[in-house]
Amino acid sequence: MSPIEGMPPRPRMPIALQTLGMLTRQRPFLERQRRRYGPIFSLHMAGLGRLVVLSDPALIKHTFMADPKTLHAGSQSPLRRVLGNNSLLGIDEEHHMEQRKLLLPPFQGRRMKAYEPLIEQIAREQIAQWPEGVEFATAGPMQTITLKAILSAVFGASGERMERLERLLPRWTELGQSLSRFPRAQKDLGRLSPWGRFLRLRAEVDAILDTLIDEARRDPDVEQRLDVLALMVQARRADGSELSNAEIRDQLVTMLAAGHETTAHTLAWAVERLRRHPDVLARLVEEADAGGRALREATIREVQRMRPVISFAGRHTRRPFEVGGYRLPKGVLIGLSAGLTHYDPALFPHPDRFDPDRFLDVRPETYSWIPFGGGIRRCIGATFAHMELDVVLRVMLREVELLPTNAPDEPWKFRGVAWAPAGGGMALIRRRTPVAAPPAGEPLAAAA
Ligand code: HEM
Repeated sequence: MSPIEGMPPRPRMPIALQTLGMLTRQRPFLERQRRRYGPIFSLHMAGLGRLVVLSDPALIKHTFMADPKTLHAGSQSPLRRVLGNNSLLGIDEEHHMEQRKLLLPPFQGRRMKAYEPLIEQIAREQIAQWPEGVEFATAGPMQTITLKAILSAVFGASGERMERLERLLPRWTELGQSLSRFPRAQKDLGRLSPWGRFLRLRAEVDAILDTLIDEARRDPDVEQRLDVLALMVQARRADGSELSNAEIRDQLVTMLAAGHETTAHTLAWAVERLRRHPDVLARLVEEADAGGRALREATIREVQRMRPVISFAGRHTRRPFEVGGYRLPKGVLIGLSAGLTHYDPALFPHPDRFDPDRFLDVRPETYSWIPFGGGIRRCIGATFAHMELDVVLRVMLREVELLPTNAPDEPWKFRGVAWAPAGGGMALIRRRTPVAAPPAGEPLAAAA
């Protein structure tokens, strides 16, 4: 059967209402459309234009595997100007493949073990400062952990430079997130204008990064170093040339922007879920004390299934693209919806039930479980993020008792890039009496 030319069906309601539905009650809104129209439908959103939503593993696979000349992910990204011309998130086709190939080696599974002690130390120091006996939002403290983790493991920063980057980068990413939504505000009208402030912050960050990069280039022992920056300095293109400082800087800030809030909000969701499921929590504590990790890994996957912080992976049609019986025109945004797919009862029975056992010793299906997107754009930091989630949760379970709650589930709230728990993942803790060090842990799964 030849495909239908044009867009899949869409709800007959004003654009403003569709936009509001997506921003305020995204999952129930999308569920309604799926019940009505099936696994492929369109929406029209203010600021984004026409959006085709997909939620079927076969359609998702077909789209993730499509020719990168037909579907772009970077060139239309609102983050492109904010993160820099070389940012992996803002480029496509050959340029993207070349940079991605150079950046992949540091993120391979076998390297992750080496980062664990660093992350564990950061988590210990930060969790030791959490207040006891009063409820507090974990999103902020988790962001402190994930920021420090990226600055040390990825940027190779320490001491005074680490402190300066810790001060500058959160301000820069926050401003960048808001400005990415308002292209007209991206004009330098002096240091008091938002874009002017943003550019000056970036210049300060760049100066510190240049120092770190130049030092790594001169370091005779650079081969022994573990941080991603040191590996980027040693990376060579097919013609033998090295990455420029500008390329390395853009990729470093991209990893920070893509990696620290996403991981922190996932941890905040883990706290939110576990306080409402004391049975799972008790089993996790027992497992952590005994040095195990299988249930913790399954729990991480279940948290990411139920609460994917990035609800869509996006692709833009650069030329007509056939999917699900339609031939979509050029210039359409396709949203591969983790939010909808993860709640499909045919893929995940009783999807509203928090049930880590569904992933116990079972690897998630590549095109049904998509919190990290997929294909040649799949999150480059997925294994790093999984390791970090695992280590931070392990330290938390061993150091503090997380007290259960009867409070209703925290609703979802959109925080610029990620969907976070509206209350910030409220925790109430008691310090535990130290338990004996567990036996050497099981090896970490190769990839999330
Ligand atoms: C729980 C944490 C994280 C989540 C949920 C997440 C999710 C995602 C998603 C959905 C994408 C888009 C994939 C696609 O379009 O198919 C992505 C891309 C990306 N992520 Fe992550 N991410 C996380 C952590 C990280 C970390 C820790 C880093 C780096 C240290 C990172 C770096 C990147 C980069 C560079 C890309 C662009 C890849 C490309 O376009 O080739 N992310 N991430």
